[in-house]
Amino acid sequence: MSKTYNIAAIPGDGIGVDITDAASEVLNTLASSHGGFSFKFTTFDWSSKAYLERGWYMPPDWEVQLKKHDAIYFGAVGWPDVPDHISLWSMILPIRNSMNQYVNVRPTRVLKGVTAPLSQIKANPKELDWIIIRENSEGEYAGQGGTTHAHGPNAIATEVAIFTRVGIERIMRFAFETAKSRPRRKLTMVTKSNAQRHGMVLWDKVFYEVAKEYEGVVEFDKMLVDAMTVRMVNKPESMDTIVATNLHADILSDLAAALAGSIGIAPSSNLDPTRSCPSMFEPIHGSAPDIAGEGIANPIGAFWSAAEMVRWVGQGSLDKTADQLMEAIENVSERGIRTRDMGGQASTKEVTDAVCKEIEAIVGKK
Ligand SMILES: NC(=O)c1ccc[n+]([C@@H]2O[C@H](COP(=O)([O-])OP(=O)(O)OC[C@H]3O[C@@H](n4cnc5c(N)ncnc54)[C@H](O)[C@@H]3O)[C@@H](O)[C@H]2O)c1
Ligand SMILES: O=C(O)[C@H](O)[C@@H](O)C(=O)O
Ligand SMILES: [K+]
Ligand SMILES: [Mn+2]
Repeated sequence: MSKTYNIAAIPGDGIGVDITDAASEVLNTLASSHGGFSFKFTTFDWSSKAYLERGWYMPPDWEVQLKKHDAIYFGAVGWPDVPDHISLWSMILPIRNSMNQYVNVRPTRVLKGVTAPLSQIKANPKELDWIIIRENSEGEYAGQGGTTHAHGPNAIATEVAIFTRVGIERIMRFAFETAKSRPRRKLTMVTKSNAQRHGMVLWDKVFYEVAKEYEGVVEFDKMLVDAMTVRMVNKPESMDTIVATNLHADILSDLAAALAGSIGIAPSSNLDPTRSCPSMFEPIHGSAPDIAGEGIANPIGAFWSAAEMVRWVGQGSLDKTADQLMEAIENVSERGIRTRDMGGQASTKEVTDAVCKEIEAIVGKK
């Protein structure tokens, strides 16, 4: 019996559209080469362009519509004609919040054939192999705050970071479990509890409480976020799994991707570990208005996100299939078929076609 996975596709804005098209092509190739399972994509035209035309991003019943699916595939949201806080808070953030996606997993490593920008990573690409666990539901993204006297010289605005014991404990547990599942069994916790003396102090406290359960199983340490950026550059090999707040991990994951070669390669999984709502998969990058419409966006982060989606919906039954997709991506990268951001000349379509061909070859062989 063939299994169909229902995917809600939200391409959004700019290169989000190109890379979502590319990812669905690769996923369909993966499914048809294998047989036994398929993807049914329902595409939602929720975007900044649509908002400018009709005044809304998502319809009132968006939650009901999304919940009908096994997973959500997301491109990117944001366009210069709409203030970024409107676009972010009209789509990606409400989805993460409402679908209980309290974990955001962001792995980065140097893919085969890629020349990373730092000399020590160039010499040994294995030095950079990280997985960043981003708290995805609260912290600096809680949305609490307000503005008073908005238009005068006395304008006041607050942005309150919220940290709850429940929110911290569940992300720390997820991070320790992730670290435990990887060969190095090593977790680095990122904080700013020197300056931020309430929320971040609770963050640290709960980390050490959970850490007690992993004593002798997972090695762990703590880094202040500013020093963390230095360690990522100078001692990449000293880290494996990293846990950080919503904002810190947002920033550190862009740095991680750049150190590995390009922001265009890195994936992101917005997970509801309880599986009561669909999880959402997207590359970490945005809509890249500066290169939108040129057909040159790097689709690798989108493919890697697709591989993580396959792993997630398969619940163990498609792990080998996801590995094959990753193998296809790496083989194409190793052969030098790369977009401009990684020093190549290939278009999005050329990389996509090459990955599809490679999938057919890999699956055909096995
Ligand atoms: N989750 C999301 O949907 C998400 C994520 C980040 C930014 N955004 C939004 O996207 C818009 C643009 O933001 P930004 O410019 O700060 O970040 P961005 O990630 O869109 O782009 C940053 C730089 O990286 C390049 N880049 C990004 N992805 C690439 C790819 N796949 N291939 C090649 N080059 C790539 C861009 O050309 C640009 O020079 C804003 O509206 C922002 O709010 C949305
Ligand atoms: O979460 C955010 O800040 C944005 O959507 C984007 O920068 C991301 O990393 O997902
Ligand atoms: K994105
Ligand atoms: Mn980001």
